[in-house]
Amino acid sequence: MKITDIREARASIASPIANAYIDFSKMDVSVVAIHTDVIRDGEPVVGYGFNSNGRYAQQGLLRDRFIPRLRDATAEMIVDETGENLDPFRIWEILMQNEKPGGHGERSVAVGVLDMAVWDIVAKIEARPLAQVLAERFGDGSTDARVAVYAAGGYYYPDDDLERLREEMRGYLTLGYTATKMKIGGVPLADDLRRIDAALEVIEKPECLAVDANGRFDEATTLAYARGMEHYGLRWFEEAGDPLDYEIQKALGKAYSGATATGENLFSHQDVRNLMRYAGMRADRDILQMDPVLSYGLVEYLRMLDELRAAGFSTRNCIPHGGHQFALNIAAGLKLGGNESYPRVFAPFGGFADSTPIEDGQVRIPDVPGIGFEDKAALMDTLRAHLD
Ligand SMILES: O=C([O-])CC(=O)C(=O)O
Ligand SMILES: [Mg+2]
Repeated sequence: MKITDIREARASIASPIANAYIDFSKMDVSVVAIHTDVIRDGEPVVGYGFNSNGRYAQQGLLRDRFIPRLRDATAEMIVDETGENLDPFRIWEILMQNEKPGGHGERSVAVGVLDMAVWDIVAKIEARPLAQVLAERFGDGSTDARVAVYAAGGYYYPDDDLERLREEMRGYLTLGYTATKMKIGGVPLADDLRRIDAALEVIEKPECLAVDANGRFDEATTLAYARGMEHYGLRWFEEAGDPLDYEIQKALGKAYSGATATGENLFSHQDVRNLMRYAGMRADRDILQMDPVLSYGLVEYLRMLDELRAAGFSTRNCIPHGGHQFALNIAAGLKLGGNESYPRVFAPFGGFADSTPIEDGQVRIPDVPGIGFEDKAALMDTLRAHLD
C-alpha cells in the first residue's frame, strides 16, 4: 500500500468565549487528510486528523517539516510487517527525525494531527472502530461499551451573567449529560463562588461539577481558591497553576482534600514523568488530562500511560482533554476514566457521532470503521470543505 496524497488546511473555531487565560477570538485548528491507494467499500481509504482547541493551527510546521518527511518516505518505510497497513510507530520515527529532545509543544500538535489521521487509516483498513483495534493491540482485548463523558463549558462571555450560566448548564442536562465543567479564575474569587453556586443550583450534585482555572493562579491564589471551594466537594479543581509549575500542584495536593486535575498542557512522556516525580499527584483521586492529539499523537500517549503505570496510577485516572472522537476511541479501547466533551463550543470538532446520543452521562462508540468521523455529518462537511 502507499500514501497517494497528504492535504492540510486551517479551520477557524473562533468564538467570543474566554477562559481565565485566553480568549478564543482568533482560535483555529489544522485539519489534514491522508489519502491511500487501499480500497474499502469501493473507495480509496482516507484518514482525517485535526487538533483540538487551545493550541492554534500548525500550518508552518506541517508544510515545512512534517508533511515533507512523510511524503519523502518510501512505501516500505511506512508499512507494517504485513505490508497491507500503515505502521504508526515507524511513521512517528520518520516524522521526528532530526528533532532534538525537549522543548515539547507546538511541534507535538503538528505530529499529533498526522498521527490521528494515520490511526484513522489503520482502523479503516482493518474495517473496525479504532477502539477495538486498540483494545486488541494494547489493552485486554475488550472495549468499554460506554464511556463517561462530561460537558465542558461554563466559559466567560462578553455579556456574562449568572442566568446565562444556569441556562447553559440546564442545556447540558437536557442533552443527556450528568456532569459538567466550568471556568474559574477570570473574575475575583467571590464572583467565581457566585458562579459556582449558580451552576450548582442546576447541576445539584457537587461531585458532578468540575472547575478549571487554566493555569492562571500563583500559589497564594491557588490556596485561597482551595480554601474557598473545599466545602463544596466538587468533582475536581483543574490546572490551578502554570502547567509546568509542579510545586504549585504539590502545594494544592497537600492543602486540598478534593480531586485535582492537570495534564492538558503536558505534551510528552518526559513531562508526564516529571509530573509523577515532582507534583505530588495522588493516585487515589487525581485526574490526568493529557490530550493525545496535542501531544504527538497516540504513539506518545501510549508512552505516557507507561509512565503513569510505573508511578502506580491506573488508566482510569485519565480523562483526556479535547472532546474529540480520537480520545473517545482511546478511552473505550484502553479503559480510561472517561473523556471530555464540548457540546456547545468548538463546533464541529467537539461532540461525538450523530448516531450515539449521550445517555445518562455516557456515550457509545459507533460501529463504523476508523475513528468514526463519517458518522458526524457537520464535521465531515467541514473537513471536506477544507480538504477536497
Ligand atoms: O479553555 C480551554 O482552553 C479548554 C480547557 O481548558 C479544557 O477543555 O479543559
Ligand atoms: Mg482545562
